[in-house]
Amino acid sequence: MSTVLTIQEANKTFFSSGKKNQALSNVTLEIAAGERVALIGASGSGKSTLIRAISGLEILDKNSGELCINGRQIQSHGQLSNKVRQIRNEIGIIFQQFNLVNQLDVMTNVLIGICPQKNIFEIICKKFTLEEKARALDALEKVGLVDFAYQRSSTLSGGQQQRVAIARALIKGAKILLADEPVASLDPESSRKVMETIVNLSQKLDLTFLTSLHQIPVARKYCDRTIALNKGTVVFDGATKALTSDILAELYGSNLEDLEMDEDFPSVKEASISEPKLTLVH
Ligand SMILES: Nc1ncnc2c1ncn2[C@@H]1O[C@H](COP(=O)(O)OP(=O)(O)OP(=O)(O)O)[C@@H](O)[C@H]1O
Repeated sequence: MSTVLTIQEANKTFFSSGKKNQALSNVTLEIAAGERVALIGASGSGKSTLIRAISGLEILDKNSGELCINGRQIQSHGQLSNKVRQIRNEIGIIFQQFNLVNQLDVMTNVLIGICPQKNIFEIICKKFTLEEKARALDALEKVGLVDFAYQRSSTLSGGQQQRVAIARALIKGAKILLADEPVASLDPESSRKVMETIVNLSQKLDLTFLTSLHQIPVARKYCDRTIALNKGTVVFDGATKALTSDILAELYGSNLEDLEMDEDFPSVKEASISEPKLTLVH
């Protein structure tokens, strides 16, 4: 399998109110094409910072190494590449709050995905070519929402809106989908549909998926690999099925109970954990 994402010694320090906060510490990892990877860890462990760094939205410290997508540098030693905009086209990002424009229809929201090539006037006036519209419909077909193309996005359910956000990532030809807690605000049934859509896309299109998650059962069900962060350091990187209650208890302490979901997903306690093969990284 070819490597699509390489991160070498990512460090990120924030300074606020005179205090130093090491959000990422020597994070080194590689992700191959088509992998589905969950990024877990307690609140404040650095998950969003890592996702933002990969998308070039957060500049790492100078003592960091390279961060590359398909062999092309997004940033290196605390400096963004001057090709960052181009490389960003290979990445789609979705967030907990779907970031759609409610007043626009679904199709136009998808077309916003190719907006770097358009000016704001062209978007508002919906000046898109037939070829671009066909691409939008194709992306909507892939997420099972082609019948909703001309409906206002605000009329869609949360799960459907998240799938529109995925279609917006697909239209620009993204081969990597980054997600920051994509199902955190969804009910179990909508979460299931969103995650099944992603699994389907990763299998059909070899789409690589890296997502921060608070729900461990979702990671167990849909992600083959899990990376766990504790205070900015990778403390586990391996097969999701190798995650044990001990590791989770170390990560989440007494908050572990809060990560349980309803019966649609196996709970941490109920999940069968057989012969764990640990890859503990210190
Ligand atoms: N812009 C910022 N300025 C100052 N500190 C920040 C900034 N962004 C993040 N941090 C700090 O960096 C650390 C990691 O934050 P991050 O948001 O990456 O954690 P997280 O694991 O995504 O948390 P959550 O699960 O709550 O979203 C936290 O201590 C946070 O307060």
